[in-house]
Amino acid sequence: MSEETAMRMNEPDALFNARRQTGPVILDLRHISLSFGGVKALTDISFDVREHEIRAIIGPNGAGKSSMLNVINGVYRPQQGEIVLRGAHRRNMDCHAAAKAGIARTFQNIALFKGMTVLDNVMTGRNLKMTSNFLLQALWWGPARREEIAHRRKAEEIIDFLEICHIRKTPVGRLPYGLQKRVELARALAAEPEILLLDEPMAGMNVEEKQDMCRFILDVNDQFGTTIVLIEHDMGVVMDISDRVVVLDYGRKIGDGTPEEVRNNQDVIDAYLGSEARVSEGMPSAGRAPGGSPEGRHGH
Ligand SMILES: Nc1ncnc2c1ncn2[C@@H]1O[C@H](COP(=O)(O)OP(=O)(O)OP(=O)(O)O)[C@@H](O)[C@H]1O
Repeated sequence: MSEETAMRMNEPDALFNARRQTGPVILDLRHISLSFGGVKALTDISFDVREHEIRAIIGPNGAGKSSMLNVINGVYRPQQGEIVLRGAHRRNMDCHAAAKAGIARTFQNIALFKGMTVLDNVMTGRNLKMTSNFLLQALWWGPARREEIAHRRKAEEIIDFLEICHIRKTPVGRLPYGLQKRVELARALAAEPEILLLDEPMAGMNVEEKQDMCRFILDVNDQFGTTIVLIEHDMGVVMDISDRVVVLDYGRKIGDGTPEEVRNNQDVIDAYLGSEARVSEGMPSAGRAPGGSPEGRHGH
């Protein structure tokens, strides 16, 4: 954990945001609409993501957040719209193309191989980077052997970075939930993504686990320069670590801007709390369920 990140976690928003440097737009979602039969999951959604940014997608349950991530990494194909990734225009993505283009993701429900060790799970994240053919790999011979050693070294580096060395040989199914979420992050990082999509990385975690995950996300962003798009229900976390926030409700975009702008957006306040309530310190506390269990802006 870098000292700088630890310090940032305790800084007031304004100072934190003033020090952030984000680059040009690398991902541009334009007029995305997606339906499942009669269900409109996304309606005419446009927003962009800047290089090195931490971009949050928030909204009440069923707002379309996971669908949006699935459009970005090619699991879902929108009926309308366009995706511009580093200037390349695409009608839609496919999973393989997204992975090749440097997009990795974690899932709302942990998707790891429970019987395999932490190290082996993280190694699966290196698959796309492996170039030697199956026969050489099976014989563990020549270039395949050197390649495997290099991949293993990279996996170990990431394991070290996320401070899970002590469990590297433990089968994932035996680990507590918070650590499994960290292993999932490690596997996504093993692909050395340029853009990392995190679907509720802190769901189901206690305060301490959330604090750890928050710091790891900031460190990944800091030290690897990874652009991060995350869905998160804990508004304290979102308001603290995001550069910009896009807000969805019933598949439509109702807000987009800095945490401060979104916090003061009346449509957002209404969607979370009902028109008479106010957002206090960016924290939803009632209304249509945002999910999660927010516990205060600097409470993670
Ligand atoms: N594969 C699918 N088939 C049919 N309907 C779907 C599918 N995926 C999502 N939907 C519908 O699309 C809408 C948006 O769902 P989505 O999961 O994207 O919302 P969300 O904001 O991620 O919700 P949550 O916070 O509960 O995860 C919902 O009405 C959902 O039922």
